[in-house]
Amino acid sequence: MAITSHIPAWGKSSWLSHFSYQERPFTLIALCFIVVIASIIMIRANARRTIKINSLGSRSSQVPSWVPLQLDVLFTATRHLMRNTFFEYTQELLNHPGHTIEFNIFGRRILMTDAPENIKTIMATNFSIWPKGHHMHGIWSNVLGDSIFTTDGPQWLASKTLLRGNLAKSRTNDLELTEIDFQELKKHLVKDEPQDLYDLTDRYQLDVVTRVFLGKSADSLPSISQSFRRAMENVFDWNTKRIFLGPIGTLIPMNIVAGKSLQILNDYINTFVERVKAMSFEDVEAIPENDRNLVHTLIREEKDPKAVKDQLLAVLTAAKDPSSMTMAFAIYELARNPDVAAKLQEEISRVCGLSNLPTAAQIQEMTYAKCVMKETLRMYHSLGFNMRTASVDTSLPVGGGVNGNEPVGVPADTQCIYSVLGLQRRTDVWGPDAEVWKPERWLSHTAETWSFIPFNHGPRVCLGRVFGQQQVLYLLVRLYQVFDRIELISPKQQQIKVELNTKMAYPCLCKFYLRQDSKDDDKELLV
Ligand code: HEM
Repeated sequence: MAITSHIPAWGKSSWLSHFSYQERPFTLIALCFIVVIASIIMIRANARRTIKINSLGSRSSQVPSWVPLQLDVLFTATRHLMRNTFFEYTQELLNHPGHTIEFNIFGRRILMTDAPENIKTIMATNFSIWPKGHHMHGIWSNVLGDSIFTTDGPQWLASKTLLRGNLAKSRTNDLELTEIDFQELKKHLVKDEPQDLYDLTDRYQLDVVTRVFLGKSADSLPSISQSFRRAMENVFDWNTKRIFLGPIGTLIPMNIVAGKSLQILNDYINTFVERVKAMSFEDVEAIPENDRNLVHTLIREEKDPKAVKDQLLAVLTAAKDPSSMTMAFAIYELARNPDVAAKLQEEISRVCGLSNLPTAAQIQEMTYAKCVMKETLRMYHSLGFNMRTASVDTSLPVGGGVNGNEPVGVPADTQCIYSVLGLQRRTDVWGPDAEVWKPERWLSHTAETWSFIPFNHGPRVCLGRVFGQQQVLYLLVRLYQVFDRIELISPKQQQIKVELNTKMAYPCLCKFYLRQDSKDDDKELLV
């Protein structure tokens, strides 16, 4: 009888069947030897790490796991990410004394916290030793190069200095330019069939920020093709997965999985860079200070076309998603809360009337509209989660030990994810109704500095916060000047999708009803 006939069916195809019977005992011994050595190395490394952690503080609570390398935790977390329940999953994990936990996926310790004391340490007190780090640079440099978003230290500071002048202030003609895109948006909203709010606010903001900062609108509202936006979404989606997979993530070849999208993004932005190159220094100097946009600034200050492209894309990334998602979530909540919408409309008609375009000063006067915006920024933080890596051995003030009130030991190179979304929904910070969208709370509430951080605090605070807030308020005012009712068709309950920015998990279908006494030109759009 042939020897192979004794081999069970599964054995024939197994890799072990490549070895002869005489070789197998040696192969098995060699394998066992390797496993034992690897285990000893891991145990020793773990013991050394524990000694180091204990010398710096304590361990925080560990995420329970029953499988080596915490593969079960990785599986569960990935499943939650795919089902858009990742935030709820982490919220439950963090809901214990100290509000800080640690994962050990693939033997790599990753901290997660939503404790304000820890977030303050990372973002402000010990800012210089908590950079974004090499890992984040490795993930994002394929699309954002060495721009403000991907760098730390002097390189980041140089970008901040370069961009601040253009982004940090609002200009006199910002609202005038925005109105052009609002008129385009209105053409979609007056249609009879339900419109996807999420899609439309995203296109609207892309058009506004390209018009204001780059000097030419992307015109995504009037156009059918959305290749630039789709490409951006695809690249961000892949990069989110890469961040999540830790060190293995950087092995995913972006030029294979998202090569076409990267090409589309680069080609699009390069059209602006070409405009940069076509202009001479003298041409730019001749432009009045108030009319200069970001492209003009970059022509003067930055000579490398690749660096110009990276900064432009970084600004688009920074500006579009947080503003458009805040708008979409605010309108979604207003549609679900007609009493709040009525109060907002009352304020709008009182402050600027229903048929005049609002001025920047009038917008600033609208206390209730600001409550609506703040409450949306609280419930739907634009990032959701943020991450930094300790560059030296250090500690975080709380979250360690059994009671969670001891400092957490943090050896150099440890990553810490902080859940800003979690922080802003903590019931012990915001009260038992923390999960309820309730603009009224802001009429009597002044948030603690480190409990409400929609724009970050500290040196890395958002550069476009003045512009971004004005944009959100302008849209709310214009919408309720034109429409008296917004009906949410589906879904009645939205979920949060975690990406580079938090997004709506599903299209948000709404119907917009024009005011009866709406201006004639609004009615004409119905024809
Ligand atoms: C409601 C709207 C906005 C929200 C909620 C928001 C929020 C944020 C947050 C949380 C960060 C910190 C990101 C991080 O730590 O990685 C940030 C950074 C930034 N934001 Fe905004 N943002 C908004 C609008 C804008 C706009 C309109 C612009 C540009 C015109 C802008 C430009 C930037 C820039 C350049 C940074 C990077 C700052 C740095 O790393 O030093 N943002 N923003």
